[in-house]
Amino acid sequence: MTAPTKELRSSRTDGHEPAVRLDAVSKVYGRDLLALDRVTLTAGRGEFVCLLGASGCGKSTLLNLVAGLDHATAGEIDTKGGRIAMMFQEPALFPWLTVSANIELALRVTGKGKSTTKKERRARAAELLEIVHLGGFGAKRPHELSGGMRQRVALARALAQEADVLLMDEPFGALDAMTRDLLHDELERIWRERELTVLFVTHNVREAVRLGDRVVLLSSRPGTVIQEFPITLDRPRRTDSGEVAGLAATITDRLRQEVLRHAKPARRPVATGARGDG
Ligand SMILES: Nc1ncnc2c1ncn2[C@@H]1O[C@H](COP(=O)(O)OP(=O)(O)OP(=O)(O)O)[C@@H](O)[C@H]1O
Repeated sequence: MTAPTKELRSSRTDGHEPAVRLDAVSKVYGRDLLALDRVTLTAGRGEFVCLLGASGCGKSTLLNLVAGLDHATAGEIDTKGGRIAMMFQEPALFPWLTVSANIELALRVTGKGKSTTKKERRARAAELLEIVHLGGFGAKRPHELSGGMRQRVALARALAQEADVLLMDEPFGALDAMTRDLLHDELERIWRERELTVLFVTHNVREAVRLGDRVVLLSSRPGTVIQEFPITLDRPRRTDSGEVAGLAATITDRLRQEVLRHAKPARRPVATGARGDG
């Protein structure tokens, strides 16, 4: 098991040039709701970083800022000019379009796809569907697919954007444990093959240990980095392995302390073993 570090700042530089760098980033909503407080965090190119924290600690806010969907109140965010794609818990596909057309649309508006023909985009969409193990499903409509299949389409659509950085906001939170396991394997394969930098938000501690090179723990509001856990377990990992469970228990304890430190109970319990960790 890897011992947690005492680092309050989260950065990894060991041979990786940074792909995403947040320097003392704060976010205030409205007049005085401090959602993030001087968050400093670096993700190396090709690194898989998982963000964990109690509900409302600002994880989604952080991803939104990195994606450029919102502006930081203070501090600096540098994504090194890399292309960024985002994936959410809901796949958010256009229901009236086929699976293929959903991906073709992403191809049409991003990257090299802008200058391609419809035929080329269709062929590329088919390739992307193969990558997420949905070859042959291009003509289906989203409602004809299972939740896990729809998330695969969302992943293919994110890949269509030729992203260097993939921001994932609880992408598998709504899926059953078995489907989630399969998607972990697929995401890990794609992450490696494409050398993606991933920032992955989850409430599920085991999922974070299963996937991450590093787990970054955020405090309850205002969100700030309180501890990071480098995960050096060999890959591929299994969510139900003793090593993953052991490290997840250590992180869960730390997370519990943080939640208890706050007077108000978290709105949503941290997954420790039942739904989320299976
Ligand atoms: N657009 C907004 N306007 C005002 N307040 C907001 C906005 N977005 C988020 N907040 C507040 O900022 C804080 C952080 O929210 P955020 O959604 O980033 O947390 P989170 O860690 O992702 O939560 P969860 O784990 O429940 O998804 C919360 O108190 C939330 O109510």
